[in-house]
Amino acid sequence: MDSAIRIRDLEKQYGDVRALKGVSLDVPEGSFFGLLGPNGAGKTTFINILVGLVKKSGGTAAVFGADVEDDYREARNRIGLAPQEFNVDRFFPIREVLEHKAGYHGIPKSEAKEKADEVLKRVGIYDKRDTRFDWLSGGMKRRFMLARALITDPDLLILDEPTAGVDVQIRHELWDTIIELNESGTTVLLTTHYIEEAERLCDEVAILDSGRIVEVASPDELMNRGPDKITVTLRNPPEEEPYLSAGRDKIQSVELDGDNLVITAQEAGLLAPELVRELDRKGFDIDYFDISRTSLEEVFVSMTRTEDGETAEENAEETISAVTDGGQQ
Ligand SMILES: Nc1ncnc2c1ncn2[C@@H]1O[C@H](COP(=O)(O)OP(=O)(O)OP(=O)(O)O)[C@@H](O)[C@H]1O
Repeated sequence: MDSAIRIRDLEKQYGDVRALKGVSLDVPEGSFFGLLGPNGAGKTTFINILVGLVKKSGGTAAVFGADVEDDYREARNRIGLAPQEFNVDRFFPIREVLEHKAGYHGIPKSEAKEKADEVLKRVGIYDKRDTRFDWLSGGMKRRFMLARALITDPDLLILDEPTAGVDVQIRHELWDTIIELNESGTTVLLTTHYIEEAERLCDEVAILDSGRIVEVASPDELMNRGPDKITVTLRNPPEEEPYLSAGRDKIQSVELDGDNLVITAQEAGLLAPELVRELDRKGFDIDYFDISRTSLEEVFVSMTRTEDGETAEENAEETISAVTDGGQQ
């Protein structure tokens, strides 16, 4: 499969801060790809380089084969960006804002009006078309950001925290719209702090930490790496933890907590039948059995926590002695 985004050895230095430290990444065409990382990891820098808002310090970045600097126009025209901050002209009705945006991208006036209506309908705020951005609710503002990103029919949709600050209902509606777009062939690059969002939506995620990619995998693959927890409530609990031979190589710990036997193990689903048989053989009556999988959030936290407990942001302040680009954006 061809790459929608192809990045090699990407570097960005802001003065003394090395925000990206040799990032290489391929985002397959048509995929729903998540870019996750703690505050200060370099996600916004990565996105801003793709859309030409930040100049890279080294390496290469291409969108559908077009270099983001040498073929800027071509690369930029393939991308629809919904940024985190509301950088919207607040004094015009939102339909006009969309028409201006379409005009800027070379869409003829007659077509721009139609296009504006179409995207407003798509995100569900057509009835607010004559309202100024400032007068929209928080959820409507997020929908508008998506509409604006869609005005040019992008092949790559970049969503930077697309559901920040919206309620659950609107988040789900936005998800449905984005899923539909992806299913109709649009590649989506998503950054989010809601790990559940990435878990639900993304085929694959890259974890960025302090300017480096630490992992690229599907949410499922990542969750399989963490241990699961089995809780067995026993009607006749023992005095102390029983020795369990079932799946010995998978079990990390066995603890007794009142009537509950809590077993931490890899691939608990595979271990469960054998475990039930063993407990039964040993004469235990099981009242309740539950398996909880490690969440993507737990895996994410364990992958992005530095050994000395520093946050990524503090870590990114790390200075280097090389000659800097003088703070160029
Ligand atoms: N214009 C700038 N000048 C100097 N340093 C900057 C600039 N923009 C970002 N940085 C630094 O680069 C690092 C990466 O920042 P970036 O905003 O890309 O991270 P992020 O992953 O998007 O964070 P967040 O999740 O908080 O939005 C941080 O240490 C940040 O302070």
